[in-house]
Amino acid sequence: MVETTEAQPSIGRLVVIGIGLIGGSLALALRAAGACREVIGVARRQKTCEQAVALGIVDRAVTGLGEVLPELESGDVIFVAVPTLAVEQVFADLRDKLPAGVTVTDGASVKGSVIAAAEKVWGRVPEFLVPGHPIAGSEKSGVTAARDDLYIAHRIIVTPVEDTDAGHLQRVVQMWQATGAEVLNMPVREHDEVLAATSHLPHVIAFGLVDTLAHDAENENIFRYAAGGFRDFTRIASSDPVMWRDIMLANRDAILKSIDLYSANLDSLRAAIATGDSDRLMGVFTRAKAARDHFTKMLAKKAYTEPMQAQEVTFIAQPGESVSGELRVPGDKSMSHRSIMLGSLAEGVTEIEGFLQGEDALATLQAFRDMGVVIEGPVDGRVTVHGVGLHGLQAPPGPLYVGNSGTAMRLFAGLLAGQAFDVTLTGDESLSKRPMNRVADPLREMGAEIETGPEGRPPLMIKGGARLHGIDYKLPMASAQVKSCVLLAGLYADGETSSTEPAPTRDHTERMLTGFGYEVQRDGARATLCGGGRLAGGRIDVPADISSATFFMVAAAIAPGSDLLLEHVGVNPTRDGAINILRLMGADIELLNRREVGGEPVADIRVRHAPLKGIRIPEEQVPLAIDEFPALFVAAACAEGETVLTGAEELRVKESDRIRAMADGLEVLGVDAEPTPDGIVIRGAGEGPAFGGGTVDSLGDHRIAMAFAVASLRARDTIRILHCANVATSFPNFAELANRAGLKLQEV
Ligand SMILES: O=C(O)C1=C[C@@H](OP(=O)(O)O)[C@@H](O)[C@H](O)C1
Ligand SMILES: C=C(OP(=O)(O)O)C(=O)O
Repeated sequence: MVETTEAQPSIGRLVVIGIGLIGGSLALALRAAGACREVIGVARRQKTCEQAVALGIVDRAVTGLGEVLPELESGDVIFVAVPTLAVEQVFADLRDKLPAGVTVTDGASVKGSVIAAAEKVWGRVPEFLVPGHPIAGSEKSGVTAARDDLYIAHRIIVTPVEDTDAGHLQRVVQMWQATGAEVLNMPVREHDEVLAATSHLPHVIAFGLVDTLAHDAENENIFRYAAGGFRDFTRIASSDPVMWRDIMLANRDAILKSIDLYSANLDSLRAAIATGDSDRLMGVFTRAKAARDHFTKMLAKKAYTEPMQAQEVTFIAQPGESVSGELRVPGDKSMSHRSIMLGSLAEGVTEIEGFLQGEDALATLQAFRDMGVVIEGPVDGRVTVHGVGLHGLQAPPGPLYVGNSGTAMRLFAGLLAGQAFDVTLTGDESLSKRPMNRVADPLREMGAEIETGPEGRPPLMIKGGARLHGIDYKLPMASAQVKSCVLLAGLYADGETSSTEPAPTRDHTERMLTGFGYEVQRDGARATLCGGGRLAGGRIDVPADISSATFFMVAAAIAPGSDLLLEHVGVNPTRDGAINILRLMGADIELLNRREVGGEPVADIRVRHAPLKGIRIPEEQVPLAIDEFPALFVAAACAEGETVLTGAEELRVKESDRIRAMADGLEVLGVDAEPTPDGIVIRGAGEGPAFGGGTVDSLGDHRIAMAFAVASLRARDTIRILHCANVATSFPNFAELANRAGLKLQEV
C-alpha cells in the first residue's frame, strides 16, 4: 500500500485515459494515497470500464472522453496512458474542449513524438501539457495488471519544454511523488536517446531473439530445454506488441542509432569468436559484468559513476569490554591501487592476491577497465590483470570517477599526463575539496597540460599528447602521493625523473616498480627513474593494511583484558609509525613471524592491553603514521597525561580536516583536546572510562568513523557516529570484524 503524509489531496480529479498497467496503477496509487478527490477512467471498451470499477481502480469509468470533459475544472489532471501513436488522437479530442486550468500529462515512452503530436494539434506545445514518462512497468499489460505499488521507489521522468507552465509542472510532480516515485527532469531529446539505449533496444533484441528461435525447425526442443538465462533475457518479449510497435515507430532515429552501435559490437564479438580472440572476449565480458554489477551506477555510461543516492550509515557503539581473537583485516589500500595501476601498464598478466575490495581500490580497477584493460575479478581478493603495456591504454568513454580517493586521483594524474588522449578525473564531494596543485604543479613542470577546478581542486582535466621531460623535483611536503605521481609521469618522460622527499614516506611505488622489473635508483631521500622502459607483469601478494589494523591495535591497547592477533599485516618501515608511537606510549605490541612477501615486509601483530602514557609524538614518525592519527588520538585520550602532536598539518587536507573532526568529536565525548594549526594536544584519562557518550559526526571520513567506534571500548555510554558509509572505501567489513573481536557495534 502507498502511504502518504499528505493531509490534503494534491490534485482535484484524476482522469485516466487508457486503463491498463500504467494508467490503472497510477489510479490505484493515488486512490490509496488519498491524493485526489475522484478518479475517472476512460476506456474504449465497456468491459474494461466495468472491470476497472469492479477492481476498485477507478471511482467510475466512461467510454467517451467527451462525457467527462465538461465536468472538469482547474486543478484536475488528465493522464494520457494510451499507446504512443494514439496520443495524437487523444489530443485532438481534447482540443477546444478542455476547461481552463486542467493539467494534461502522459506516460508515453517516447517524448519527441508527444511534442510533435501537440504541435500538430495545437500549433504549439500548450502550457498545460507536461510530458512525462514513468520508468516502471512489467511485461504484463491490461487493466488486471494494475498495482498500487508499481511506482514506489521508481523514477518518473518529466520533460517540460519552454512553454510548460510552472504551476502545471508542479502539480504533475506532486502527483507522482504521492505514488512514492522519484521525479526527475530531462530534456526531451536526451530522454529519447537514453530510453532508446536502455529500454527500446533491449526490447528489439528480446522480440528479435525469440522470433528467431521460434522460426527454427527445432523450436519445440529449444523452448523445452531453455533454462533460466533464456527466461531472464527474453521476459520482455511478452510485452504488449502494439505499444512496442508504436515506440519503435515514434523513436525511430534514436533507436536506429542504438541498433547500429549494438550491431557493430555484435559483429566484433562474432569476429572474436571466429578467430578465437580470447582477450577480446574477456574484455567485453569482464567490462559488461562490472557494468551490470554496478548497474545503477553505470547508467550515465561513466567509469564508476557517483552513487545515485549516497547511502546513509550510522554506527551505534555500546560500551564494550575487551577485544580478543585472531583477525585478518582487508588488503592494503595503497598497494591495491598500485597493483592495478602497474599491472595494467605492464606487459603480460599480473595475478594479484589479497586485493582490497573497498570502494577506493574498486574505483581504480573500474577506471582501468574503462580504459580498455581486461581485468578479471575481484573474487575473494584475487584479481587477474591483462596488462596492455605503457602505451596500450585507450581513451575512456567519459570522465574517470575515482570516488573518495586522493591516492587514485593523484597517481592517475601522473600516469595519465603522458597518454595520447584527453581525460578528466572527478571525485566525490570530499575529494572535490582536496588540493590538487601539489600534483598539477610538478606535472606542468614536466610539460603536461593540466587544468584544475577553482582553487586547484578537482576536477582535473588532462590534455593528451603532451611531451613530458624528466625533472628533479623537491617535494614541498612529505607526500607519497605526490612522489608517486611524479615517478609515474616519469615513466613517460624523456630522460631522468627524480623526486626528493623532505621526510621518508611510504615507498610502495618504488618497491612495486622494482618488482615489475623497472629500475628505480634510491639515494637517501631521492628516488630516480628513466622514462621509456617496460614493466613486466607478475604476481603480487597484498598484505593486510596496517592502517586498518591500527584500529584493532588501539582497541586492544586501550581495553583492559585484551589480547588480539592481527595476521599477515604489512609492516613496511615507511608505514610502521603507529606501532612505534603506540610502543612509545607503553603499548604491548609484538611482531611475530616476520617475513618478506613479494618485496614487502609482513608480520603477525600481537597486542595486549597495557596502561598507556601521554607522549610528545616525534615529528619524524608523522608521515609514517599519517593515516593512523584518528585512532592514535583515541589511544591518547585513554593514556595517562598529555599527548602532543606537532608537524601534522597534512591531516587538515585528508578526507576531512582530521584535526578538527577528531577535536570536535572528542569534545562531545568529554575529552580535553585542544587543536593547534599543525596538531593537537590531548589530556588523557588514564584508568577507567575515558569517554562519555553522545553523537559525533565523522563528516563522511572513514577513519574518523572507525576511530570513534573503537573509543566505545572505554566509553561510559553509547556513542552514535554519523555519516559512516565511507568506511566501505578502505574497510568494507569493519563492523563485522569489530563485533567478532568484541566491540558492540551496530550499523543502521
Ligand atoms: O600514497 C599513498 O597510497 C597514500 C599516501 C598518503 O597520502 P599523502 O601522500 O597525501 O600523505 C596517505 O594519507 C594515503 O592514505 C595513501
Ligand atoms: C588519506 C587517505 O586516503 P586518500 O588520500 O587516498 O583519500 C586515507 O585512506 O586515510
